[in-house]
Amino acid sequence: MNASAPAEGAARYKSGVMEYARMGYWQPDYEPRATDVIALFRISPQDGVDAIEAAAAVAGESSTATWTVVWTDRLTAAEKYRAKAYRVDPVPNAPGQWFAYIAYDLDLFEPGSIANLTASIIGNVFGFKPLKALRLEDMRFPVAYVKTFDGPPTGIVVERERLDKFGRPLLGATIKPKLGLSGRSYGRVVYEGLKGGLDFTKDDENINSQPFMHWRDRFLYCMEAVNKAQAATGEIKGTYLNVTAATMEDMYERAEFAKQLGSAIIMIDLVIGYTAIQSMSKWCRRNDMILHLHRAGHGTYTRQKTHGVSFRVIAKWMRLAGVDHIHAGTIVGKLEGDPETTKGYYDVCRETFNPVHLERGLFFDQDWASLNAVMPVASGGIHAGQMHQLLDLLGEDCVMQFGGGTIGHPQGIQAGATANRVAIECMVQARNEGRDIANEGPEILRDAARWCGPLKAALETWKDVTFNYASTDTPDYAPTATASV
Ligand SMILES: O=C(COP(=O)(O)O)[C@H](O)[C@H](O)COP(=O)(O)O
Ligand SMILES: [Mg+2]
Repeated sequence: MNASAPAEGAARYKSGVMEYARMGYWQPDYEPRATDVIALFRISPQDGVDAIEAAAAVAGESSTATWTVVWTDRLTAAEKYRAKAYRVDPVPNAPGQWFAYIAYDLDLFEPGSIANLTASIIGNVFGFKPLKALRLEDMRFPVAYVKTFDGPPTGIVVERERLDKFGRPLLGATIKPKLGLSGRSYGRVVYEGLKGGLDFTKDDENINSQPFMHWRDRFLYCMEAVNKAQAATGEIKGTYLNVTAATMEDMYERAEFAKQLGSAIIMIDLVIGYTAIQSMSKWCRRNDMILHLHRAGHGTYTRQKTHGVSFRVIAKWMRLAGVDHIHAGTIVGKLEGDPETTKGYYDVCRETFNPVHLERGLFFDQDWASLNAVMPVASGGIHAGQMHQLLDLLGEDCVMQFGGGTIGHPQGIQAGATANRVAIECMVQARNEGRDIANEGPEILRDAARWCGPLKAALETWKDVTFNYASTDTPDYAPTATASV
């Protein structure tokens, strides 16, 4: 690889176009500072474009540069403000692709603003012509930056305390059909699911306030269902009331109404945008409300390996922005999810410190500086027959949501919920007794089904359902690899 050395003195400020590496955006000797933000990009340069020059260009375009030399750089502390590409590695088994490590000075970013961060890191640079494709794979945030965010308003520990539920994953269901039910019918589905044994039900991503069910009707019937299910079971129940709307004013109005009705939790969609998410997070913190985030839309830019943003980066941004729940994949369900890559997302949500773990796509040590943990949500095409795999792969601090896998039960919604509750309880018990649930799971479920008709019917109905398709977003490193920053 041939890269031009940085130009010095007057030569650096000669008018005209100069290679980004010469302008100082490539600094192979640079040691990232503990306070730097670091980004790892997968770059696919156009044919004939040198990888180091491409990395320098990404550093330039995502920080201070434009396409030509500007003398006004000299009015600034340009050396400090320039992002520095400091390392470029070929991607294993992927000719034409490179991992470029870029360090950014902390002062380039407004404290506590994902909007500001993303305007640099995934701003203009993604349309830059010398690159065929660009993907943001991972980021490392210094503690100094993490501390400028409030993080999740509730966190896993306090959520469990408020719900009085410990030692097992929480269970939920997305109400189906997604669209079309009236408020009264919708509330009935919520009641049946909660009464049957679920902890939560949830609005789907696209339920807001449509002609067939206005939001106030939905909130009223859902909270009536929650209250009746709580009275009937003696347990605390919740339903994620989706407050997603066209404006912040509408969202605040809906959130206030949810609070007035006694809801423990509200929901937003990722598509409302980073600023709106941070605003709702602050509202939840002020109002003792759990905040559920549905990630609908992320697949448009997270799924392809060569272009876009990895979901692990979105998960990091959302932990900073401050959500309590985030959909993070199921591995075994209907939607994209390589096992190791998905476990990496769960680590980002739940751990207090993420060490480098290349086979899970974690390229950096990340200290979360005591920010609350985010409860990952496993949802999308899962059913009771997979309970051993879900518990084994995803662990206990998560919500498992069975929409079709509750409401599609042949004996009805309550039976569907009971099947899931019995399946998780028998699996947790088996795990706690030291059994090898990954291998003995089907037998454990079959044994439990002998005295639980709903579980028996669920296992029978969905026994052949699997989604065995190749994942598109897979790890680049085999389990033995190690890395350093
Ligand atoms: O409606 C569902 C699941 O319904 P069902 O349980 O009937 O499949 C959710 O929108 C998906 O879980 C989103 O996917 P992800 O969680 O991956 O973002
Ligand atoms: Mg959905």
